Amino acid sequence: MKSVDAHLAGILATVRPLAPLELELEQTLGTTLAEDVTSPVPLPPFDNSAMDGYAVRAEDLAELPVTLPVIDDVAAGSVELRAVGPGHTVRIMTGAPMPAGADAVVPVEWTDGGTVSVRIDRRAEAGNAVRRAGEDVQAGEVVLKAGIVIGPAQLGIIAGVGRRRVLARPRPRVVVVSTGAELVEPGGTLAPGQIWESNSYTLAAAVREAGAEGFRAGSVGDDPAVLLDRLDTHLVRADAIITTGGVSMGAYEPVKEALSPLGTVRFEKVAMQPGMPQGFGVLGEDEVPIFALPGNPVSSFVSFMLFVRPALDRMRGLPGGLPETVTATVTGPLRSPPGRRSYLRGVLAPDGTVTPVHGQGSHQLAALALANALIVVPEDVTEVESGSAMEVVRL
Ligand SMILES: Nc1nc2c(c(=O)[nH]1)N[C@H]1C(S)=C(S)[C@@H](COP(=O)(O)OP(=O)(O)OC[C@H]3O[C@@H](n4cnc5c(N)ncnc54)[C@H](O)[C@@H]3O)O[C@H]1N2
Ligand code: MOO
Repeated sequence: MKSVDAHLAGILATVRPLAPLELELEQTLGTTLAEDVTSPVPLPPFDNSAMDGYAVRAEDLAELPVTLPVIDDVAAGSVELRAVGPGHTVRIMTGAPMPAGADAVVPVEWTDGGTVSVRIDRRAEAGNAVRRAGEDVQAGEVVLKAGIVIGPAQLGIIAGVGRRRVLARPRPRVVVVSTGAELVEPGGTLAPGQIWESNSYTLAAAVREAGAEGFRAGSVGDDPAVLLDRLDTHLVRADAIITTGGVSMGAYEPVKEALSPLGTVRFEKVAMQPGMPQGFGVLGEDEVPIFALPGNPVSSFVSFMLFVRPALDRMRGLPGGLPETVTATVTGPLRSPPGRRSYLRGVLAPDGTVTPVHGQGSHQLAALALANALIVVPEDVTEVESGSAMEVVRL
């Protein structure tokens, strides 16, 4: 059997980062910046007030209280400013440019709030409540480096330096196809032998959580020709495809039957539990990566975390690898098949313990839904005593 690490290494050697595109600002959330972004101007671009109050010359506040004539009113956005001469003041709002001559702002709370003249009761030192030009960013300074993932704050600073568009690697578009004649869309009625289809929902959601776009392409039955047709339809708009089901040893394995003859997708057993049967390869002229995951709901989800998510990271221009682990103390005994790495479902608590959930079967989706962690049991370990320290993947 192939090891988990070897299978992932093969996948990462095949998938490539997506080409960067000029994206509109609104489309950049979750994309990976592919250029250094600089500011054309200092930020703030001009000295301005940090508070609503009065722009003064600090030296005029030597004796308090003092009453000064208010010679002007400046709001944020004001352009024509009167200079503040000795013994004068200007009413000023937060964000408004500092008038020439003034070197401090007295917050309105320290005054009587007058509009013709104002009585000031408290001293403000030079520089008080003044935001200096360039104190956030210098002109020409790099504000974001290529390679970072754009979140809300990063999107904000791109707008804040005046850019409408930016070069970024887009979120990979991933199409999810389920296979199985027994599958019924949620909301429909079950006939004997049928179950509600859940994998495509789980996986499309996991794709989105991994910073990509997930599209459900519905489920197909057990006919390989129908599956090939469905894949063909979606290939043009997909950066990657995920199928579930139809990869083990049964009499009707549509994914294996449809894709094996192409010669570009390999079906193998990977030394893990759950998720042993795995298919991976490329499809079509554009060599779109395809992940043929096992049908059991827990198996397909664990396979996603170990193989698809790192591949999506790589496509996004990020380093892709096995999920990070933390060490936790297990509160019960564990069993694992020899020679296979198990990913058992558990609840990780703030006190550093992890409790295995009841129901470790690869069909037990409800038990997975109770878990927030996968407990990793190495290949050479078959029994783990309660109280042992184990590596755990947070979900
Ligand atoms: N003789 C053997 N039988 C099996 C082996 C084996 O090595 N030899 N491997 C087992 C393992 S391990 C797994 S995992 C499964 C993988 O099976 P398939 O990938 O072929 O998946 P299916 O047979 O289509 O389905 C398995 C199971 O999952 C349910 N399922 C499938 N798709 C969905 C869906 N979209 N939503 C919800 N549930 C789904 C399906 O009804 C089956 O119960 O094979 C073992 N057998
Ligand atoms: O390895 Mo299968 O994925 O047990 O359920």
